[in-house]
Amino acid sequence: MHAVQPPASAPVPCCSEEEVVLLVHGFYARVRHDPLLGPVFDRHVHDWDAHLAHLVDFWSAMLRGTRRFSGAPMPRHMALPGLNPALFERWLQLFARTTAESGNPAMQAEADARATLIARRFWQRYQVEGHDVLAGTLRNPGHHGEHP
Ligand code: HEM
Repeated sequence: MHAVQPPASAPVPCCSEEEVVLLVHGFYARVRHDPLLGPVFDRHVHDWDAHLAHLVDFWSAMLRGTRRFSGAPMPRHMALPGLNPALFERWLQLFARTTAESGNPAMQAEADARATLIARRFWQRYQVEGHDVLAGTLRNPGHHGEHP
């Protein structure tokens, strides 16, 4: 008997599931200790084990094409108060630092590209219908400096 082989056309994922787990856990360990991002997550994430498992599913879908993730990232982020360009920049910086340490250049490139694209979409939409717009408290929309 031969083991069942995936179809020849199946794309080869850039990374293993173990690498996704390491990426997600490493990244959120940084996030939790970060003076800018840490407090935001402290306020909104109450079950870190569940959050990490959820985000492993998300990145596994992004990078490996798995189908376990079910969630609503856009509305979740639109509902967060106080998002601004500095937070997104820091998020991307810590993410890039973590992917750079993965030792897997293909995963690094794919993950960084996805993250940058998604962050841009989140911020663009946030300026139109994010929590702070609806609350009338968004300051300096579109500003990309240190003090949004
Ligand atoms: C300023 C930058 C960001 C901050 C402060 C932030 C913060 C958060 C917080 C607090 C949650 C939990 C929300 C909740 O459970 O109600 C969350 C969930 C999540 N975040 Fe972010 N995030 C940021 C950027 C990003 C980016 C760039 C991505 C993807 C590339 C991302 C992916 C996700 C996903 C997939 C979830 C789970 C959504 C769901 O439950 O469906 N986040 N984020």
